[in-house]
Amino acid sequence: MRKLTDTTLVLASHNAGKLREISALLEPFGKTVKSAGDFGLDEPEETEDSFAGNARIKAHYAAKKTGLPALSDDSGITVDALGGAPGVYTADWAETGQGRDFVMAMTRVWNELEAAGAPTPRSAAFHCTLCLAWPDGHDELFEGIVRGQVVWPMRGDRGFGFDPVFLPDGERETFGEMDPEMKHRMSHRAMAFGKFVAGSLD
Ligand SMILES: O=P(O)(O)OP(=O)(O)OP(=O)(O)OC[C@H]1O[C@@H](n2cnc3c(O)ncnc32)[C@H](O)[C@@H]1O
Ligand SMILES: [Mg+2]
Repeated sequence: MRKLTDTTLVLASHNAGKLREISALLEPFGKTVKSAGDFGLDEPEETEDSFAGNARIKAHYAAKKTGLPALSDDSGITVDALGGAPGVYTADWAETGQGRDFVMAMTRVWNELEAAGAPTPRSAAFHCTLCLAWPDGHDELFEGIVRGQVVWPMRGDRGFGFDPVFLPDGERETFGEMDPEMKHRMSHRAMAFGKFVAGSLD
């Protein structure tokens, strides 16, 4: 596995919640972190039907444009009783045409579970694939999954996206209620990040 020797790394994401979390996770490693926004990069179309495929699109796009190694994150929530939806389409379910509305997207998930008469607990998982890509076209992938259930009503305003309706297995607080430090110890993103550290930084 190729190591990340450069001191500057581009975070190839436009999501403020992800940027906050990944920057916090990267803090101890002494890298200079820039974001796609710092370079005025636009968002490439996420045309693949897998987390890995879309993570690769985003990381390679940013690496080519900036000439620096780039780390992307493709993630989403899969709900078992909905056949794994919204999955790679999690952000699309929030799209209104004028930005994103996650209350709408979470309500849709809950309504579909109710309509399906899904038994409780309504098991689900958050997935995260990180892709580290270099300007020469090389890349490495790191995956993390956390299992839990979809709960209703929404609880907490500390996270982003689907956090208020996701209760991780064995916990009493949703990702929306949880201290961010705690989320960093168990989240799909933290799991994938741990593999990135072990493979590329250590
Ligand atoms: O593609 P980038 O620019 O990174 O940002 P995005 O928001 O479009 O990200 P994705 O394409 O990966 O879509 C995944 C969606 O899944 C949701 N999601 C991912 N991780 C999450 C987390 O830790 N907590 C809550 N929601 C999360 C979040 O709302 C994202 O918008
Ligand atoms: Mg996206």
